[in-house]
Amino acid sequence: MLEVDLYKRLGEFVLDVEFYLDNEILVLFGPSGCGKSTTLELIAGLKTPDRGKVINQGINFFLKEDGKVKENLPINQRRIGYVFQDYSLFPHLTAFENIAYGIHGSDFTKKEIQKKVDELLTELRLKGLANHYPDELSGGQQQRVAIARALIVEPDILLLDEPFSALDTLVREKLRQDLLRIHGEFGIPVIYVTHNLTDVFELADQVAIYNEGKIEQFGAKEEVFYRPRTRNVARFVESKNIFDVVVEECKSEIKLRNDKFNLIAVSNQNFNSGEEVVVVIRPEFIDVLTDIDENVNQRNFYLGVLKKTLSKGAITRLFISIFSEEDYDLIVDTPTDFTNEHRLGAKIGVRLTADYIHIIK
Ligand SMILES: Nc1ncnc2c1ncn2[C@@H]1O[C@H](COP(=O)(O)OP(=O)(O)OP(=O)(O)O)[C@@H](O)[C@H]1O
Repeated sequence: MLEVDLYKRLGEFVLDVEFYLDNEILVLFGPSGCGKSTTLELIAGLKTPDRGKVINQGINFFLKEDGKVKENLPINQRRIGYVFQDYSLFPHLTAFENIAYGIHGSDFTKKEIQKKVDELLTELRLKGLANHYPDELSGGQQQRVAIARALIVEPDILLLDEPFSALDTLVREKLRQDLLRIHGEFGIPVIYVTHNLTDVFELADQVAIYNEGKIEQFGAKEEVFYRPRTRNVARFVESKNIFDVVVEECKSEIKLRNDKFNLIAVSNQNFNSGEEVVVVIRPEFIDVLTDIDENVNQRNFYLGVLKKTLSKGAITRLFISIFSEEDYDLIVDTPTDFTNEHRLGAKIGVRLTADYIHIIK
């Protein structure tokens, strides 16, 4: 287990975070400048915490107690693999030499090094590119070389700082699969910094939502996506439909209202009548009804007007106005259907499922 408890002041900025991680992939996600990269640098030993601890599998990397530094292992003794956004390959070395550089000066024989590099070249789909220089490789290939170089030391932890952000969507997709496979084989804690929500969806076992130097929510990805604890977290994970409401009644069902609409939700939390809460409804959990019977008074059913659409490939995002004339107030993701395209200005029915209405106290 990796135990991390860090406090670091950098000018005006203060990082104060604590978490534990098993051999899982933790994704650090949050706005720019909130301390994600600094967290990696402190774990790796590139920066020194003002206080706290970094302990991996019982080995103290850093420990400061009672104002005294009791341990501060140098970077090269922490057995950490570190991958950066800009690949950081040596331009004058081939792919083979870049990968082998990780164990440069070690006791391995030439034959052992050859074997290790060959295995990693295969693992990272780089066979045949061993003698290429970085400027003869694509971005995705360069990043795979960088990952191989990080792995050749057989690290106990792998840290990746926005590793795929310079790459296009398809290459990114494949590299995510590579990373998941590598993680399955190495079985070590992986910490991955990103601004990309798809990375979180596809890679994370655990997610830490960062905000202004603190972790606003830490948990399994389904917790963070479907049960955000704060309005900020809901916003960061693009819940999109976030409304202030008042609890009218809380029995087996919860009746909620504001000055524009009523809603019925279910929750295992208890609320008081009159309590002000926030409801969050993800766009993919709203049903669009094409067969509209305006007279039917179904629960959580609303009739609106389609204001705008946005194609996201197999998904189309609909912007629907229900409560205000001019602007949209509900965002719904629906499967793209070319045979039945939504017309702007058309009437559109939506239904919110009580189970998918999340309430934040
Ligand atoms: N040496 C320094 N002196 C003063 N402030 C610093 C220093 N290094 C970093 N900071 C500040 O610390 C904060 C956190 O930076 P960090 O790079 O960790 O954020 P981040 O979440 O990784 O951002 P991004 O997603 O943009 O990379 C920023 O506000 C940054 O300006």
